[in-house]
Amino acid sequence: MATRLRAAGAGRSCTVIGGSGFLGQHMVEQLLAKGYSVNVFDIHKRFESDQVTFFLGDLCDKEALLPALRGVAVVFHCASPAPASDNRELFYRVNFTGTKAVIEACREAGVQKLVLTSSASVVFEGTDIKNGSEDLPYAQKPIDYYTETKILQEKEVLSANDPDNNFFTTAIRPHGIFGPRDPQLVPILVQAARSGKMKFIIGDGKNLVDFTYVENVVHGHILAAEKLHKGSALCGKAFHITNDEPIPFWTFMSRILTGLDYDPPKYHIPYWLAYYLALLLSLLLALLRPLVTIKATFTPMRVALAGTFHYYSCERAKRAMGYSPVVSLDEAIARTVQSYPGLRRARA
Ligand SMILES: NC(=O)C1=CN([C@@H]2O[C@H](COP(=O)(O)OP(=O)(O)OC[C@H]3O[C@@H](n4cnc5c(N)ncnc54)[C@H](OP(=O)(O)O)[C@@H]3O)[C@@H](O)[C@H]2O)C=CC1
Ligand SMILES: CC(C)=CCC[C@@H](C)[C@H]1CC[C@H]2C3=C(CC[C@]12C)[C@@]1(C)CCC(=O)C[C@@H]1CC3
Repeated sequence: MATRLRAAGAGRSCTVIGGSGFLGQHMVEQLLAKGYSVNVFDIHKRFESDQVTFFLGDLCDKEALLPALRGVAVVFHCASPAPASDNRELFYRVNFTGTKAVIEACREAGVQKLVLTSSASVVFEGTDIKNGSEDLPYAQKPIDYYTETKILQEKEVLSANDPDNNFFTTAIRPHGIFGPRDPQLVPILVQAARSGKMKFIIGDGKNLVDFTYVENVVHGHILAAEKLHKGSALCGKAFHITNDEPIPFWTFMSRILTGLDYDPPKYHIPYWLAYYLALLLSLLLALLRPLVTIKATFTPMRVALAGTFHYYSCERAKRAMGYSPVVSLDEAIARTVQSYPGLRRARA
């Protein structure tokens, strides 16, 4: 590994924590394409590559992290339990306690830059956000444990910024990441369509939201790593990274569905009715959990995301790191639909 690090140049050596995941794999691919030497640290190894050094382990274990961080200049931390897991203990352990272990390991290993994948949802409380800036306060009442722990995670990383000791941190807040190999947007949408749950538009269908193509998210992370240094505007700050093309939520869903030959939703259900039905269902499933575990398609968080405005300004990223999306929304939707032949509706 030391040879590879030297070959890439010390400044272009990195470790992607969560590199086996959806965003992580795209991150690894683009970093390699840019000539970075890349380590992956993940609890699972989900792909083979002779260009990558894999370190398998739990990011909550600092001793397991250290070998993967020694000699690298940049750490991208994009690991998290899946939002749908809804497991409070797991979220706290990985996103809060685990992130503190990542910070300690970075400091001990002499890593200079830590780029966290946070989430624009850290300011979302289920009510409209229109062109929200990074100055919005953290959600006082996060809708779910995932969001609650992403807030704690971001606070830990940004407060760890320590320029006097050559340790620089920043957080990237994507929103609604989609693209090839996404495990939690298109597959869940198609599953809902296949089970006949995609007949209703929640609300009036005019709520604009941000969906961000995965390659744009990666581009934002790499730009951040390259612009993060002593005295830069990135130190200890968070940045929205979106496609900068807010789109009605149900227009986006319909374009993915029709692109895969499914019928788009056409009836309307009032937002308040959908939200309270989802809340009632979530309470019922919580009561039944000791007996049976049932995953709801329409959780309160998903209904809130489906029925409210939530799009964000990425002006701060444009100014501080020269960010602009590299793939347009139209092109991104086309590529995404094309990448899921197995999810296309089978014609009789
Ligand atoms: N998807 C989206 O729309 C958005 C995602 N984000 C953030 O982007 C990041 C990446 O998300 P995404 O790629 O979708 O998620 P994935 O679940 O696809 O990838 C996360 C990776 O981290 C791994 N991981 C989980 N826990 C641990 C652990 N304790 N130790 C080591 N590795 C672990 C996962 O393994 P395993 O699969 O076994 O759990 C997985 O390989 C996350 O931080 C998420 O919060 C932010 C905004 C939007
Ligand atoms: C209403 C419904 C069942 C829509 C199907 C698609 C949803 C599964 C996605 C639509 C918006 C997505 C989203 C996320 C997960 C998947 C959706 C709810 C996140 C919660 C993933 C993690 C984040 O950090 C924020 C994302 C917001 C958008």
